[in-house]
Amino acid sequence: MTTVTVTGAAGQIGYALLFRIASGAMLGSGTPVRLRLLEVPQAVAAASGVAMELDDCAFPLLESVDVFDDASLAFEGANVALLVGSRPRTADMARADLLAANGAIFGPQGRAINSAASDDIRVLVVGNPANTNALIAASHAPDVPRSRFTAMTRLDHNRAVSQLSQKTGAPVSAISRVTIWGNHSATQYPDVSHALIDGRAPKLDHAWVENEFIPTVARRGTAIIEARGSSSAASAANAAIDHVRDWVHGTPEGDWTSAALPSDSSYGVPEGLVSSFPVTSAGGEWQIVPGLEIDEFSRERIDASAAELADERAAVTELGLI
Ligand SMILES: NC(=O)c1ccc[n+]([C@@H]2O[C@H](COP(=O)([O-])OP(=O)(O)OC[C@H]3O[C@@H](n4cnc5c(N)ncnc54)[C@H](O)[C@@H]3O)[C@@H](O)[C@H]2O)c1
Ligand SMILES: O=C(O)C[C@H](O)C(=O)O
Repeated sequence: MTTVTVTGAAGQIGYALLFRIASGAMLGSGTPVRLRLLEVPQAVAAASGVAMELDDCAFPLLESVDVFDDASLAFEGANVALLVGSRPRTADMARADLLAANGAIFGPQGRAINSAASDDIRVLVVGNPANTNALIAASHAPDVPRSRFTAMTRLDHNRAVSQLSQKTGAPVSAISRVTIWGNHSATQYPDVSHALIDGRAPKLDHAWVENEFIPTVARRGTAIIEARGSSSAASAANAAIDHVRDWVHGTPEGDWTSAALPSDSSYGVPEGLVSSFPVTSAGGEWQIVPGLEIDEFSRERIDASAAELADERAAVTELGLI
């Protein structure tokens, strides 16, 4: 039995996520699930409607669904927490206001995880700015190992694999060793310098990588918002499922994926920043892939995204949020 807490449960991503968790897509067909949904008071009725629909699916693996507007109840006994609800940026909002508004959400949720969740809690932050929200939550949960707080760059990773597949004509299943470095923002660095297609390094046109591939992946979230009128939901939910499934069940032999984890100073990313790396998972633990050669082109981009994360950390430190 696994207890999964999902925040922002009445939102768009929540609606695309919860039914797949309940069907077994995230934890496997042998793992019964208890869902605990957290929403703000004004969205509890909507979340209860989603809970009614979950009941109506009669999922064999779904043991229970409960809805809360109190974080310390919602995280009680949680083994997995998906922090989706956040305060999105509006046009008139300064960055400090955005960080402060999210500090008011992720600080208390970190404290609730610290006091109420199970000892094996694994946290994935989806709500933006995801990396720094994860840093805030982790800093309010001193009894939980830092490595259990992660932020989602799997959607960027999947976007990168898809773009490479479309460019080369190779199926997605033939592509391995793609990496997203840094922040889930426009400064992220989608890196194909170690990518393999059918186990061999493809010959990619550097101009395409620099001028088309990288900007397309890094700005895909904005392109989706422009096209759909709201941010990616089903693909974000799918990426969250992929992230937790790989964390719990492991990554395939010979490949890696991307996830944002507290840095251990690997690849020159300052310690403690929640930054995306190439990662493998085994035994329920992420490991940063060691020893990759980093050329000058990659170095500049990894450093630029790490610098943005360091700025965000300085801003939340200044605001007293961590
Ligand atoms: N990391 C990624 O790759 C990625 C991708 C897509 C979207 N996102 C982000 O995910 C977040 C959610 O997106 P969405 O489309 O579902 O948004 P949405 O507005 O449809 O839903 C968000 C939900 O969160 C709830 N919420 C707000 N504050 C809360 C709190 N303190 N506790 C519990 N619930 C709370 C809201 O009531 C709302 O129902 C946004 O921040 C979005 O930018 C991240
Ligand atoms: O919500 C956003 O700003 C975009 C989202 O993070 C995405 O990458 O699709």
